[in-house]
Amino acid sequence: MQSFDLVVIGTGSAGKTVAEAVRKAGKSVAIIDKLPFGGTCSQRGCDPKKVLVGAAEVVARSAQLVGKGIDHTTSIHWPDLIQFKKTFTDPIPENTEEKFTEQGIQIVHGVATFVSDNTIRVGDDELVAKNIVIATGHRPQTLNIPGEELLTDSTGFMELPELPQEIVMVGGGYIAFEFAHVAARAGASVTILHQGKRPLEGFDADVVQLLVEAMRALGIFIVLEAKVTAIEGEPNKLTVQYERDGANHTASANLVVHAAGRVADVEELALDKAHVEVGKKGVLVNDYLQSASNPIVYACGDVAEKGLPLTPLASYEGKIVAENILGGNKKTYSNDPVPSTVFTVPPLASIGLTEEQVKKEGRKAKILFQETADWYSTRRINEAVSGFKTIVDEDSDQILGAHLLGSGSEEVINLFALAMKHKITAKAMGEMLFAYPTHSSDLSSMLPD
Ligand SMILES: Cc1cc2nc3c(=O)[nH]c(=O)nc-3n(C[C@H](O)[C@H](O)[C@H](O)COP(=O)(O)OP(=O)(O)OC[C@H]3O[C@@H](n4cnc5c(N)ncnc54)[C@H](O)[C@@H]3O)c2cc1C
Ligand SMILES: NC(=O)c1ccc[n+]([C@@H]2O[C@H](COP(=O)([O-])OP(=O)(O)OC[C@H]3O[C@@H](n4cnc5c(N)ncnc54)[C@H](O)[C@@H]3O)[C@@H](O)[C@H]2O)c1
Repeated sequence: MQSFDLVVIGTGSAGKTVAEAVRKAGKSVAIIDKLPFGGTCSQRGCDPKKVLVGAAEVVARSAQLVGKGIDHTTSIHWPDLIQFKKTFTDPIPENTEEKFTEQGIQIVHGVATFVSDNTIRVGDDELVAKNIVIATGHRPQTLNIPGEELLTDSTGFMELPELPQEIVMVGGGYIAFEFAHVAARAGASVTILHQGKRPLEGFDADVVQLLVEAMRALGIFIVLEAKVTAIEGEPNKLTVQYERDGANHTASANLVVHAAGRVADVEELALDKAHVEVGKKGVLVNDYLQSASNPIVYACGDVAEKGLPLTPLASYEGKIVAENILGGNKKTYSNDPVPSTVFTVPPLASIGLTEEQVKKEGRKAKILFQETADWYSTRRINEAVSGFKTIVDEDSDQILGAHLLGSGSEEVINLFALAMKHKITAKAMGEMLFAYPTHSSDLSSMLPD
């Protein structure tokens, strides 16, 4: 049995952040992962996804400008794109391990399982620690439908050697929308089957509707209130069964992608052995991100019940946990608004409250919703759609929410985040001088009077 000040389970953005900070303070640290080191974002999530989206953007941009100075739509060569993606992802495990070793963090490969409040087993080894951090992330949720094993998850999608012709996405959230754009721009026929009344439920309904209309015009089928109930057939020749309007329907596909939500990856941890409680959204923690039922244990990143499952939050939560382990519980989790982007083409970016939430809270707010396809920034690239909704508090002039669709939104949303965090009023934002012509220079026209 080996003893450490800290054992971290998970080498993603959350686990890495805690391990490195605690080791820097001179403590003994071990870090465990069951998969190649480096976590989801860099190997199976954000980063490889955006490499694929980059290619989709080039196709979209060329298609938009055909007859306007560009003579043909360019195309994606899928195997080359996946090879290019691999130049980012392949080096991650070795680089991550090297960095840990240089810092004196002990590396452990395998599935971690609790055997008691302060002891973890990995294979035949036991590790005992003063503190244990659970940073095990999310996994695709089990749908409990016949033929579930025929689904390809997001990791599998980004490893496909060839892109099949007919693709069905099960679910209508981030993954379905992002992958639908990549696949459609790579020449596939794509159908999104979503069980809810509207897709991208956390985002502003009006702005999402603009995106949905543009996607339908592009030839992506979006079927709402369609609950997938079974998948049949064999790989490459699949039939998806779904219920809609009380009737059974089918869709044929060469590939069916799991885009139906992700849940805390805790099953293998045997949390009951450590008296760590877990709820629907993940490991239950207090404001210090410490397990409410076992004070030795902290949890951060996707697996913790607090916040949204996004990379910036995983690192932020990792920092909080490190500070609290090193200096005693002082640092609490802040619910500041976090910007988030769905990397469709064009992207949809959002921060803060939606109109629905503002109305529900009964706040007095000025709301401006506008389609902006005729604005210079959109016309210059002949993009089919763009628009925004901004929400400003009537009394304080603080920005409460911003919901942007269009090229550049993924960057402009960060200006809104800055304004909201530092309480810069809408008037002051409107007076800022930004370089012109840029997407940011549109910002002054995006705020209600
Ligand atoms: C396809 C996709 C695209 C995404 N795109 C974006 C994006 O554009 N922007 C964004 O902000 N977020 C994005 N996300 C979300 C983002 O990837 C996550 O929020 C982030 O990676 C979470 O980091 P984490 O450290 O909490 O967990 P992870 O990075 O998932 O790390 C958890 C690690 O724990 C390991 N583990 C689990 N159980 C055990 C065990 N019992 N024993 C040992 N090891 C274990 C896992 O193998 C894994 O390596 C995306 C996610 C996906 C799936
Ligand atoms: N750009 C980003 O930041 C980004 C990108 C990808 C993923 N992520 C993270 O990963 C998480 C998971 O992404 P996701 O897209 O899988 O989940 P999601 O929660 O965004 O969307 C899944 C949707 O699938 C629907 N669904 C569930 N079961 C279904 C069924 N049987 N039939 C039809 N529809 C069904 C659900 O109603 C839900 O709305 C996200 O919540 C996000 O935090 C972030």
